[in-house]
Amino acid sequence: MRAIEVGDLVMTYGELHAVDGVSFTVEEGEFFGILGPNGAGKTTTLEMVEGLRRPTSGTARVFGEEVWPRNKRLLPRIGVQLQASSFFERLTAREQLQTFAALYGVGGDRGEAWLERVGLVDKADTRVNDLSGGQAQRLSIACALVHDPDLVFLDEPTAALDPQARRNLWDLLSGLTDSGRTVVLTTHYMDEAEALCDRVAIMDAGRILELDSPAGLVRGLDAPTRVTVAPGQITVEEARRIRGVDEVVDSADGIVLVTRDAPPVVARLAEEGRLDGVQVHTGTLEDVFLSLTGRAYRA
Ligand SMILES: Nc1ncnc2c1ncn2[C@@H]1O[C@H](COP(=O)(O)OP(=O)(O)OP(=O)(O)O)[C@@H](O)[C@H]1O
Repeated sequence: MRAIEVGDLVMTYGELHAVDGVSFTVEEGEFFGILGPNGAGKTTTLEMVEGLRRPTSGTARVFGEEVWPRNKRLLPRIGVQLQASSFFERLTAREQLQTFAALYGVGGDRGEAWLERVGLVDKADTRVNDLSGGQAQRLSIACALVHDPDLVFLDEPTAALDPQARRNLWDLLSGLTDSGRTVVLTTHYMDEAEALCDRVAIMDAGRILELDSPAGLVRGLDAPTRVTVAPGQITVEEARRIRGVDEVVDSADGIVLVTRDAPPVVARLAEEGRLDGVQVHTGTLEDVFLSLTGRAYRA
C-alpha cells in the first residue's frame, strides 16, 4: 500500500499561493525528501499531509485514509517531530521522553530504548534546555518515534546544526527505514537529500519542479563530469588525445578533462599511472536546481 497519496494540494493565504497544486505519492518503506529554499512551501505541504492544516483544495491520504478532518485512526501510526523549542520546560531528557511515551500510551521501556538508540543515555538526567543543538534534535526525533509509528515526518531535522553534528544525525536518520518505516523529511540541504533520500521532490514557490531519485535527477541533467589531473601529471595535448574527453581546460588546480563518459577516461589515466591527486566532480542536486530555476540555490 502507498504510505502517502497527495493530489493537487493547494494552500492560499490571501493572494499568496504558498502551495500551488502539489501531487506526489510515497511508497511504504521509502525515505522521501522535500527539498527547497526558504518559503518554498515545504512545511505547509507537510502540515496538510499530517492533517494539521486544512487544504484550500486538493486531497491528502495516508495509508489509504483521508487525513482531514483529523483522523484519529491515523494518529498512532504517525510520528511528527516537534521543533526542539516546543519541549516541556524544565524536564530532563528522560522525563521528556517518558512524558511522550505516556501520552501515546506506550511503556516507559520504549522511552529508555529510544534514549539509547539516539545516543542520549549520558544526558538522560540533563534538563532539555541544557542540551546542545544536536542533542536536542536527537531527543525530538526520539519523541516522534517513541510509539513506533509506521510513518514519521521530520521537518528540517538538522537545521541550525554544525556540519559535524549534521553528519552524526544522518547515521541515525538513515537507519529509520530499516524496519519498513516510511520517512518524509524536509531539508534545505542538497547534500542531506542526496545522502538520505530514495526520492526527492525539489520544491520552489509552492510547486514541485522535479521528483526522482537523487541520481536520476542528476542523470537527467546530462551534466558533464570534470576530471581534474594534478599539475605536472599530464599535458593539455596528452589530455586531448584521451578518447571520451570533450574539452580540456588548463586551470590553477591542474588540467581539467571534461567528459560525458568518465569511466573509460579515468581507466585510461590509471593505465598511464596518472591517477595521483585526481579529483572527479559529477553533477549535483545544486546543478539540478540551477538548471530548473535558472538561479543559484540559496537555502
Ligand atoms: N499562516 C500563514 N499565513 C500567511 N502566510 C503563510 C502562513 N504560513 C506560511 N505562510 C507563507 O507561505 C509560504 C510557504 O511557507 P512554508 O513555511 O511552507 O515554506 P518552507 O518551504 O517550509 O520554508 P522554510 O524552509 O523557511 O521553513 C511562505 O511565503 C510563508 O511566508
